[in-house]
Amino acid sequence: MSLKNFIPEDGTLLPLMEEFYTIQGEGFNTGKAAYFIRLGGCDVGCHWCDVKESWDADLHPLTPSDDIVKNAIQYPGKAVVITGGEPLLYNLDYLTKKLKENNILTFIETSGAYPLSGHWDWICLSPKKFKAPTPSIAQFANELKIIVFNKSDFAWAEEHALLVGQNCKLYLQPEWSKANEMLPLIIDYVKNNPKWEISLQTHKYLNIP
Ligand SMILES: C[S@@+](CC[C@H](N)C(=O)[O-])C[C@H]1O[C@@H](n2cnc3c(N)ncnc32)[C@H](O)[C@@H]1O
Ligand SMILES: Nc1nc2[nH]cc(C(=O)O)c2c(=O)[nH]1
Ligand code: SF4
Ligand SMILES: [Mg+2]
Repeated sequence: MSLKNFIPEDGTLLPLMEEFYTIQGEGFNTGKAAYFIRLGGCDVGCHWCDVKESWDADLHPLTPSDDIVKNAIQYPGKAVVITGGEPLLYNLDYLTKKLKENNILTFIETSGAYPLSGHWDWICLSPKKFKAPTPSIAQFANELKIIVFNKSDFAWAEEHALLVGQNCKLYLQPEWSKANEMLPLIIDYVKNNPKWEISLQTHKYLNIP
């Protein structure tokens, strides 16, 4: 039996890979200071994933959510990005409730492959072909961020744009290793389909975490 089976379902302990204070690099909140909480564990299997070290939850220490909150509230930026790995593998109700009690804005980065839990100020849904999102999550997305690895991802993007709410922001973000090749296509696509906007991984250009 893997350690993962001992993670309590009440969300009071979570497998924490890393936490760091930086600038949100991607999507709608780009440029804002935020404390990142990266939870271990993901079985979606994106072959181009830029944080494969996160996949095995057993490698990341089970950490009290109360300790994570104590760390997060030390910083002047009052927003937290919960990411992973796939953070919705876990019940995030407790962690986000405690963050909000401390007047911290709660943002999530998720593939949507697991049901939504938690109390959120901003939900970034980044659906993956390798394990499609649970249908119920799209309506709650504030931002749909499609990673463009090849041409077929434009059709995948449009498929998901039909599922999100009217006010959901729509982003096309180049897969990092294919950015030079795909950016000209993304630029053309956005010029012809201006409901979409470009999102870049600006932290990678800035050389910050
Ligand atoms: C590492 S994932 C963790 C959160 C969640 N598992 C997800 O995929 O949304 C954080 C964000 O990085 C994006 N991402 C991961 N690898 C990428 C890559 N090689 N190029 C561009 N974006 C990438 C994901 O699509 C997601 O929006
Ligand atoms: N600066 C910065 N912004 C980010 N936005 C989403 C990230 C993620 O890995 O979820 C990320 C990240 O790893 N670093
Ligand atoms: S869902 Fe997110 S963490 Fe999981 S493999 Fe894909 S990009 Fe990586
Ligand atoms: Mg990242």
